[in-house]
Formats: sequence, C-alpha cells, structure tokens
Amino acid sequence: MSYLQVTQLNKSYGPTQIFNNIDFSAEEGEFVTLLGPSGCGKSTLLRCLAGLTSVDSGKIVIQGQDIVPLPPQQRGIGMVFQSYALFPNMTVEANVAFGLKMQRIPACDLHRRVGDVLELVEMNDYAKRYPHQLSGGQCQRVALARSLVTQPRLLLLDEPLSALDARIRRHLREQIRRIQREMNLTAIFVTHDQEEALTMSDRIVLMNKGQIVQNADAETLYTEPVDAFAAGFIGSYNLLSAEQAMALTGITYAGRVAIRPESVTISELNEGIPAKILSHSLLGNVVRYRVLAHGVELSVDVLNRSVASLRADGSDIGLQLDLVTLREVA
Ligand SMILES: Nc1ncnc2c1ncn2[C@@H]1O[C@H](COP(=O)(O)OP(=O)(O)OP(=O)(O)O)[C@@H](O)[C@H]1O
Repeated sequence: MSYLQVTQLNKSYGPTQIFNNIDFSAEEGEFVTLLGPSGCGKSTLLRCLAGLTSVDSGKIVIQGQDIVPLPPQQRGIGMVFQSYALFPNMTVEANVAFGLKMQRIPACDLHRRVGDVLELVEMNDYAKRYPHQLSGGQCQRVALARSLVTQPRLLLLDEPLSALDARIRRHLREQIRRIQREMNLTAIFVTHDQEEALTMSDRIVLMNKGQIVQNADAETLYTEPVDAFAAGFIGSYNLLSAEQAMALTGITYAGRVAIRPESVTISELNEGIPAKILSHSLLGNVVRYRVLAHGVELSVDVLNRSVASLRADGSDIGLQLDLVTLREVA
C-alpha cells in the first residue's frame, strides 16, 4: 500500500456535491500536486486531508492508519495556506515555536529545532522580527518553517505562492522543493497554475468539477492529455474538430484533435500547408503567431531568436504539422 492512500472520498455541502469518489495516492517522499480550475474542489480536498473539513464517506490512510476519525491535531499533518496566518503579536521564532510548545517539547530541544528550521528556510537572521516587519515571501517562509518544525508525516500546501510576485514565487518554488527533497517529505500541493504544477511536481492530479480527470507525471500530462479539458488546461493546445483536423492533415479522425502550438513549424510558402499570419504576440522567449490554414485558425509558437526572424502579420507562409504529436481527445 502507498504511504498515503485516499479511497472513495466524498464531500457535499447540503445538496451540492463538492467531490465524489476521489481515489489517489502518494508514495513516501513524493511531491503530488492537485491542479485544477477555481472551484473544482482541490482546497476542500486538502482541508479534508488536514481534518479541517469533515468528509461524508471514504478513507484517508497514512502509513496504514485511517485518519478520518482523528481530529486535526492528531493527524501529524503540517499545512501552509495562501494567507500566511502568522500570529501578528509574536516574533518569527515564537511563531515557529508555537506548535512545539503545544507539544510540551523541552526548552533546549525547542530552541535547537526552531533554529534548525529557520536556517532551512533561510530566515534565521529575522528570528526576532514581527510579521509586519517582513515581506510576503518572508512571511510565507516563516509559515513553512512553522509547519515543518513539528516534523509532520504529511505536508499540505494550499496555493502558498499565489499572493507573491513572480520573481519571489520562482525562488520559493525552488526552496520548497529543495526542502521537501532534503527532508524526504511527502507533500500535497494545491495550485491552479499549470506552470507551477509542471515545474514542481513528481506527479499531478488534474481535477475538474470534483472529479479527477488525469493522474500522471508532468511530461505525460503535457504530451498526452486524456481529454479536451486536460488539453485545454495544460499547455496552450489548439483544439480542432475532426473536420478541421481532416482539412489540415487529410487524415480522418473520429473526434476532436489537439495540437500543441510548439509542434507546428512555420516555413516558406511553397513548403507544407499554405497559410497566412493573422497576428502575433510576444510571450518573452517565444513568439505566438495566430495563423490561418485551410480556413482553420491555429496558434503556433516559435522561439524568439531575433527581431530579423519575426514574420510580419499578413505574410504568406507554409506550415508543417508534426503528426506524431497530434492527439485525439474525447
Ligand atoms: N463551506 C462551504 N459551503 C458551501 N460550499 C462550499 C464551502 N466551501 C467551498 N464550497 C464550494 O465548494 C466548491 C469547491 O471549492 P474549493 O475551495 O475546494 O475549490 P478550489 O478548487 O480550491 O478553488 P480555488 O482555486 O478558487 O480555491 C466551490 O464551488 C465552493 O463554492
């Protein structure tokens, strides 16, 4: 059996079913991300794991023990929220020490453990500060330290980076992942940000409307979406009807077809499918063109090598489709 095994978990609020028959697992030391659009039930699922929200039925088994009957404080779970939820009237070290004090850990052990964990999150120079004297990223590192200091058997992270700016987010992503690996922690991370999920996770559980759509590693999720929702949510797939796909490839398809923008190549007019550039937008290292070919509009991503290589709107071009990367989706 896996380190964490969630089986047939159900949750409703009154007549509204939030999720039903959720099954997933995590191995020891695995970083699993629950990814999905706003309202799909991922935070509620995380809160159910933590015991902050009750479940209607189902099992949550950690190391062979069903924790559903246990109150939150007996589950051995650490949790970090989007809002840092630090005690404003306590210093950084007092915030971190709080959980250990509740466990009546002797003072010398307590100081050593608080010092160790503050060092781990690179916040030991700020031990005597109060939360209002810290940046958002620093607050979140303290919140992380506070959840790690009790040595939880499972770490839950509910969109911990979403209130932070892009640069700090990237730095904290790496820091969380480093610490999680170093401590061999089993972690469940919630996000609606596909880039965050793809860069951080060992495995991604993609959710929609209270159901698990796909459960796979990042590469599989990105290259082999199981259905149109997965293709629409991950990457920036072009979703074509069978007729549109036929018009472009000459191949008969039974259902919709997904093509990734980076698997289409732009070449000269007399090479491949004749097409026209409608517009373009700069995404930084990539230029995304909207092109029209046989009456079908597509996004095409090209590496932004130089200004000279940019294609002007209205240019006539040729398109090459990498047929191997086309996916039929339900
Ligand atoms: N206490 C509650 N009472 C009734 N409905 C609730 C309650 N908490 C959450 N919901 C509903 O449950 C659904 C799932 O909410 P949840 O917060 O789990 O979604 P989410 O996927 O985490 O979304 P987000 O990314 O926006 O936080 C939503 O439709 C929400 O309105």
